[in-house]
Amino acid sequence: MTTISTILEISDLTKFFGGLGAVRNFDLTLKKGDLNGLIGPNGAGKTTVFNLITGIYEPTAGDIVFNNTSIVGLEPFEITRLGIARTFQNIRLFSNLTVLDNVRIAYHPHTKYGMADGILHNRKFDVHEKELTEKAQDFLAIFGLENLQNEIAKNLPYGQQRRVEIARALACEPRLLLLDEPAAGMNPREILELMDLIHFIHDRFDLTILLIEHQMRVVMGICKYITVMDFGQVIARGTPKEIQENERVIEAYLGKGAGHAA
Ligand SMILES: Nc1ncnc2c1ncn2[C@@H]1O[C@H](COP(=O)(O)OP(=O)(O)OP(=O)(O)O)[C@@H](O)[C@H]1O
Repeated sequence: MTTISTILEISDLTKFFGGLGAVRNFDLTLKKGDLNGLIGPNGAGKTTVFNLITGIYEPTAGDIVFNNTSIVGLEPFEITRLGIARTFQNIRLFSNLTVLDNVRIAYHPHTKYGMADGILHNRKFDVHEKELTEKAQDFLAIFGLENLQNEIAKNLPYGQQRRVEIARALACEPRLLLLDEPAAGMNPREILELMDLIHFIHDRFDLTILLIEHQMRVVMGICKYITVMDFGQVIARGTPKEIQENERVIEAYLGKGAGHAA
């Protein structure tokens, strides 16, 4: 039952790819302000859940209700506009553009000039482009990236690229942020910085965050509540401590040779 504080309610979500049930009867509720984790062995169905929430795939069955509205069947850009943003397992920046342009692009759904203004390059266009640049610069400053604004994205160290990707996702002004393995490929120092960053944006932007992550240090360190999937289904839910002690979870990881579950 949806309550006022519920921001996301997923019920009975199922996705088949041919005969493969990648996600089956998946339920998840997020309350406003939650910072929760979604974990599970490789191929468990976690990214497919994100792809279903963000409209990349349509579910075979089930419902996804965001802020009391079903978002099933909407296009990804419509879902972004409603307030859901994400980052990807493999960073997806415009690698040949500057840091500033990567964030400016994210603001474009909010621009107020039309195509004609853009083609004619008139005053209205110039004023809005200037506003956009200033807004993006202010935004980069929040992330400590202002000195890197003119750097080409692909030339940045991995940890900084991830930071830019998260900044870009937040430039869409989401209420819900989905982070798909944000710590992948990071060194220990970058992981610590990432954990600080996630705490910071959670508070500063009044966000609800759902995080997929294989690095147990990150999941157990920052998530309040964790859902565990295996073979497309939920096998456990609980606090980090409960999950670490859950035999079914330990079995799911150890059974696949991934003994870093606890
Ligand atoms: N577009 C697709 N077509 C066919 N099968 C797919 C597709 N996307 C995902 N799958 C399959 O669905 C299952 C779940 O994949 P998914 O990527 O959601 O798992 P995951 O839990 O995110 O795994 P990982 O932790 O390795 O990223 C896998 O068996 C995968 O091969």
